[in-house]
Amino acid sequence: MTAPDGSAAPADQKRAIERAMTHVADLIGHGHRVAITHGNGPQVGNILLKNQLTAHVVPPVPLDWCGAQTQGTLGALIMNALDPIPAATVVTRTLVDPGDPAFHDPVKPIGQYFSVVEARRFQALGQTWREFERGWRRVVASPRPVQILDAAPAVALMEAGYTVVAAGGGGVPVVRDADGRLHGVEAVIDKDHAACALAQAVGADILVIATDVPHAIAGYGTPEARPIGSVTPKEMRVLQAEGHFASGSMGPKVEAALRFVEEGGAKAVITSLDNIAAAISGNIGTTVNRES
Ligand SMILES: NC(=O)OP(=O)(O)O
Repeated sequence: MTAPDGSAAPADQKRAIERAMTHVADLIGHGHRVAITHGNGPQVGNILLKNQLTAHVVPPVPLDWCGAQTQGTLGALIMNALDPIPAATVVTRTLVDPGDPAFHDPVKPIGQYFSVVEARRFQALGQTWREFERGWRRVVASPRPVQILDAAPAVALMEAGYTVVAAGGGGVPVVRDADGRLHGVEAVIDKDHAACALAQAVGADILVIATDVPHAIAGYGTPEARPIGSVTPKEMRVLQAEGHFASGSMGPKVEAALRFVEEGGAKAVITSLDNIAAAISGNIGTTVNRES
């Protein structure tokens, strides 16, 4: 069921998480140690809308607070869905560089579509809004993750036998001041780039990016469209350079998979949720394999 703001109702979100976690439980049942991360776009959109509707009554919360809140909510739902498998959620901060060029060119759309009148009102408050096909939407910086700051507790929990939920929504974006103090920033870190950074930080052998489709597609939307199976990083870089992967969808997944393998990971898989257990043992989905 869809609410009037276009988002899924809590019961439907819970059901989707339960469905996803049956596949993760399958992996754990086969003896794999798992760190889970997730997006949070719809949930942050929900908080932003409440911010806007209630700003005259309660102070709106900043974007890094929205990220932290959604990590808690989604982490709790994931842990319930995995029960009785021992699981723990780490509220995770991701360090970003205040000099990242993304802060000068905000491109990540967040929240709902609004009319130009409302967009102008928020622009006057200092926010960046852009016009899309369906209306006006706020855009924020999407800087690259520099470091998953809370990787150490995630690793300790994994070593103690917990399945860990971490870096949800790309992690709570923080920068370090000149005086060494950390503070949150108005940004959204791409979840796929953060997944790569988390996988590296916990020493994962395999990065699995679960999505709606079983494969990345070369020539998407053309008569030559073909699913991409097992590839080397070099072959995938060629396809990437030919422009096969859209920036807002498959692009970051492909880049995250490539970086993971190029920087020492054994393999990275992009596939649909129901394939993830099979993807670990075989070459199912789009698999970037380290060259031997
Ligand atoms: N952080 C992030 O990329 O999440 P969504 O894809 O859910 O917006």
